[in-house]
Amino acid sequence: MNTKFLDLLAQRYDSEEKVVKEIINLEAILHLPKGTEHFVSDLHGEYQAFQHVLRNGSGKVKEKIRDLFTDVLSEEEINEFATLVYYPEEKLQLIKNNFGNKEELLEWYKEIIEHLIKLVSYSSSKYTRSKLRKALPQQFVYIIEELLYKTDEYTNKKPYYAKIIQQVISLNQADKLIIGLAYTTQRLVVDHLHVVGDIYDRGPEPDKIMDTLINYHSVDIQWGNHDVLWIGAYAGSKVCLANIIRICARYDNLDIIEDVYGINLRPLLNLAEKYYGDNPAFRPKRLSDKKLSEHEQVQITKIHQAISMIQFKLESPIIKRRPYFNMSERLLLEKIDYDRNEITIQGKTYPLDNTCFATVNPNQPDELLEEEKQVMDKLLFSVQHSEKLARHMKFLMKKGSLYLKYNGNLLIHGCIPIDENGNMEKMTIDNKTYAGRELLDIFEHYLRHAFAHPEETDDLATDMVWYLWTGEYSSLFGKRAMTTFERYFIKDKETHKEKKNPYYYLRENEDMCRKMLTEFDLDPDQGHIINGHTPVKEIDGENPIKANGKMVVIDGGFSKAYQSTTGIAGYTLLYNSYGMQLVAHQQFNSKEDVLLNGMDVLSVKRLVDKELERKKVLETNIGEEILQEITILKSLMEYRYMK
Ligand SMILES: O=P(O)(O)OC[C@H]1O[C@](O)(COP(=O)(O)O)[C@@H](O)[C@@H]1O
Ligand SMILES: [Mn+2]
Repeated sequence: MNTKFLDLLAQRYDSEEKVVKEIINLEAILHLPKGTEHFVSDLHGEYQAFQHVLRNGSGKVKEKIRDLFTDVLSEEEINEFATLVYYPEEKLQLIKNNFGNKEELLEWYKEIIEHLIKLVSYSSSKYTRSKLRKALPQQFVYIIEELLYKTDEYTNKKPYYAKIIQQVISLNQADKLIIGLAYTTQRLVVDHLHVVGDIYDRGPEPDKIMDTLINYHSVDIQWGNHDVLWIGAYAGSKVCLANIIRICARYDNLDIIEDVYGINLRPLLNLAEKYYGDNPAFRPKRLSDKKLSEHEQVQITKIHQAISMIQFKLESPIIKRRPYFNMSERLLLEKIDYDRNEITIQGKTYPLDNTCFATVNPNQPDELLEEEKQVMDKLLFSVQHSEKLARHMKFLMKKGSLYLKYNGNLLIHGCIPIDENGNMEKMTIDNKTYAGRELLDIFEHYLRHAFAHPEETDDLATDMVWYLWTGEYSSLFGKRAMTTFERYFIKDKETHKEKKNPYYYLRENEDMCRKMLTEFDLDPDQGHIINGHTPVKEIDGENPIKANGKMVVIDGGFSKAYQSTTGIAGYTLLYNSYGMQLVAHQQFNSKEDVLLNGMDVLSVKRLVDKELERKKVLETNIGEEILQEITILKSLMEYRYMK
């Protein structure tokens, strides 16, 4: 081993004892049970519902409370205790309001603090003391450790422990301690979070989800198609930018653009007011109870049309300069007969409804008006100078990837593009042909390049980000073509269908899943593929566990827009040392419902896979890293201290 490196390391471990201590510590950690992984996906801006799943650890918090207190607490008390752990600040207030006198409150404080200490102790039983210490509220570390590690053997210390709690209460610190212990519990029940894509679009608060993730103790992200659309916009793709604004207009979420990210929509509004009127096809979808005046609705409708038409125009030059995107069928503006208001797609002619072509020159339909160009330039400038957006996009890049191999599993939002025979689809980009894992790697390479060069707006890398949103071999889109235009302007629903990649039926087959795991150098006997992206239609009897357990689809179904088609509010997945469990969630109404009525979302667990023997840290990604560290430390030991 490089002696320079070992010399540097010796600065940190400057005595034999330190090296020995660390080796023993690491060796011991390897034999602890593996931590719990929590998988969520398709959050789609639904911050409140996401918060709930995060705070209750997909049912893990209540499970632990039940394990400990079934004999001493009633069902109602268990629910109340659980709610306190999920939303400590708010629940504390509600509980405190119910006490008639101070004595009752003091009694309650004593009891609840003891319960919480027990819960923290139980939830941390598979971690080292040092890891637990890091999860404790800093100002109470000393006190909590005293209470956690108390030994009652000789009962000498009983009054001492009672005094600690009494003092905490009399010094008015009880609320803070309770809140701290509640968050510690939340943190302990889940060791690591995977977000399998689609944080953005449709729902109202993706920014708050991003802030939550930024502050979360351990997380990775597999980008979804909607996430790369936002990354693309920030990286300089005007067509991605037009798309994110269009989707925000469609779902009545323009305040995300304007108020949250501080992007000025005034120039776009002026253009919209000039060229567009009311139009039923572009009225915003209303999913929330937010009140909108008729005037506001019409204004959004106009913006929606203005940005959609800009989007359609911007697609055209990319399709033309990248023939290998194979998207010439999507040059729809050129297939319109503007006199007859008709379009011919694949030999069939359809009438067009609700058209809004005031800015289209039939002789050159993809040409942007000067005003449209200026609007897009201003919007892009604004997007690239939004401090908050920059922070969120950088985090997406830092923690994100197109796919992830983690503890033997393959995590990927959409699909691995394959043909009907189960062969990896080939795509030629810039005269080189890629398939399977290599194709995904080159996609990611381009995306990172585009992000590193936001000043480039029309280069291959930037165009590639848009391809990831909508191209037929995109591993995130997974469909033949996106029929946005047809859904706005053509009645015939046949034209709205988006044909899925064969992956979506071949993934039911175990051999196919094994083949894909092998393509990614994973052990097909051990591994699973974990997907988001496609809502599982429980209503129609679809099973999220496929291919004999090799494939698990966890589209979280957080998106309100899709809940009527799925019949539930979606799935999350837990993977602990005993195996994998899929958790089905029912619809989340509101935090208030949980707080006031203890209406926790009912979660039903299903076993995906059971470990024959409890899995240890040794068998995980982290275990591998620790083993490497131990090897290095042993070299240091030999080099420095064993002579
Ligand atoms: O429901 P909307 O807003 O019309 O969006 C539909 C579009 O969203 C997509 O389903 C992609 O979004 P998802 O990743 O959430 O599925 C496209 O395939 C489709 O064209
Ligand atoms: Mn998706």
